[in-house]
Amino acid sequence: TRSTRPQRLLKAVRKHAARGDPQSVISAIDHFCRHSEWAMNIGDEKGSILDSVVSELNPEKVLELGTYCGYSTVRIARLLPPGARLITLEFNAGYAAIARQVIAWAGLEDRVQLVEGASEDWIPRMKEHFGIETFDFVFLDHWKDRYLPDTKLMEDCGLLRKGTVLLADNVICPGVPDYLQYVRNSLSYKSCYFKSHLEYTKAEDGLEKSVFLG
Ligand SMILES: O=C(NCCc1nnc(-c2ccc3[nH]cnc3c2)[nH]1)c1cc(-c2ccc(F)cc2)cc(O)c1O
Ligand SMILES: [Mg+2]
Repeated sequence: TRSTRPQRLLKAVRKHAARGDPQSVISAIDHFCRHSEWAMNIGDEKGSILDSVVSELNPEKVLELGTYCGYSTVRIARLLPPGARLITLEFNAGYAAIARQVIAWAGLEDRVQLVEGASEDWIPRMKEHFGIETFDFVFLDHWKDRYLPDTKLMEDCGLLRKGTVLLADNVICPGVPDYLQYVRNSLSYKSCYFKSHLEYTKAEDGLEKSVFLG
């Protein structure tokens, strides 16, 4: 049967990127998405904003919601010190299978743990299953109607501490109005918007950075 877009994206990584070289994996995926087939990776423009937030924070414990093909997983993990840990949740088994291979091609599997399943099932199990106390950084890039309930769930599970940074993709396109209203009006968050564009297009999109105040 016909291959899937993530399978074709992985093929492009294997063809054009060097094993163990995360930057070449990032460039290969961006080239594929610009010149062959659009795919819902954060992309190079918003990806640079992600890089600057991660580099400034230097997080030890990172949670990513929504792995897809592992593009942002590679962007984040390549900036982490070897002792740091990134747990990434993916709901779709097909996406997870591709992401594992992209992460391995980049040579970053030692600091990434990809977990398959629903965020609402795994967030309550982070402490007992992964020995995580709290996260330093959370990247939200999964189903847009899950951003708000999962943020409240992370609060309730005590996974956020004073200073934890949440960075949310797609706050304009496809848009997460309920999440934006919450983090911008809650006294528990200091929030700011980074205006950008939907990956590989001229449409507006942006990232919302929200610091949990405890
Ligand atoms: O849907 C998106 N991303 C979500 C994928 C995902 N990958 N994994 C999950 C997951 C993971 C654990 C989960 N637990 C419960 N639900 C879960 C869903 N969700 C998305 C869509 C667009 C987009 C924009 C304009 C268009 F015209 C069409 C599309 C752009 C983006 O940057 C996105 O991130
Ligand atoms: Mg996204």
